[in-house]
Amino acid sequence: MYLLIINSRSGGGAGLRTWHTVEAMLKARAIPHEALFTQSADSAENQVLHALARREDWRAAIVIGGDGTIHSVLGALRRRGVPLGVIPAGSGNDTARGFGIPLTPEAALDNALQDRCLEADLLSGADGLTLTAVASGFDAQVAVNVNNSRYKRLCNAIGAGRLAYIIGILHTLITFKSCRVSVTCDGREQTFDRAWLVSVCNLPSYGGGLLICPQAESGDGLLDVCVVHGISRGQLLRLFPTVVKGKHVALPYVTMLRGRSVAVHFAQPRHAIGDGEGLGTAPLAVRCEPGALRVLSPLAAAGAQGAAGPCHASG
Ligand SMILES: Nc1ncnc2c1ncn2[C@@H]1O[C@H](COP(=O)(O)OP(=O)(O)OP(=O)(O)O)[C@@H](O)[C@H]1O
Repeated sequence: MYLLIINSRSGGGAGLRTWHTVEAMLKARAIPHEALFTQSADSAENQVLHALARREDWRAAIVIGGDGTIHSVLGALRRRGVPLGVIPAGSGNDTARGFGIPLTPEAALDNALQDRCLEADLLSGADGLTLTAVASGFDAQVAVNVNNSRYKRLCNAIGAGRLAYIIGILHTLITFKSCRVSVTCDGREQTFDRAWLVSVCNLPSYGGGLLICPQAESGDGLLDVCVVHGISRGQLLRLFPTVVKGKHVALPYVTMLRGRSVAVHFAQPRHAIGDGEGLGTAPLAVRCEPGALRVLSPLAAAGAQGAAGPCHASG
């Protein structure tokens, strides 16, 4: 039995449209399934726990939504030990990207119905679990500004969701100030002046494919950290195009770290986001939980990262 978890609103309504496509395919192929429409990020975990408790024979929970929807159900899936399948229907879809999951519903469903799992690490902190990355500073502020803006609604209405983020970057660039940050990685503290952002990554990208930590691997038991510091606004603006291909890591004002636990303390309160969802402005302390979540991924067949194999002993 498969549990389909659907956020109708993800991707500006793509969640519902994708569900209609997937439902027709499941019926045509006589795949046993139950559909669960989650109402909000806050209530999703309990809804999913409740649904999973009703039977024992779940083969997987398949999320139709974006990174935020996946984020909202991580605790429930880890607690019940149910593998995660993803049918991407968000605007960023960096979880799908990081696990090599196809972006079309047909191919993503095919992947979710295969019995091929990767054991992925999770980031664990005071605000719960995160799968892709916890970002703090400038890019978290961009996300907060865009989500609270009028231009996001306007851009979504004309089908130009990415334009909202370009406006958001420019808007944040004018108002955001860099400050000193202390980053403690596996107990070793380093301080950076004029720090713009600190990202702690489990997967290589966020923000719709920006390769902020290109070396990150979901199953290596380690977190990759990117610190951008000691530059002017103009230099920061020029850095963005290099992040598209992950070339920023070689620049002198970018420091990359790697470890099992990471604490980040900005001298002034700075926003943080996990899987694109707001985590507030408190200092961060996250650690890696190795292999805490099984993910249905084509990379498992390729043997690319982490421990891989069938999800169920019986196949
Ligand atoms: N399980 C859930 N059910 C309903 N609403 C949710 C759930 N989880 C999160 N949300 C809300 O729906 C919004 C959109 O969901 P989601 O983040 O999945 O899609 P997106 O923002 O379009 O894509 P992405 O995160 O991939 O960029 C979230 O920002 C959050 O406010």
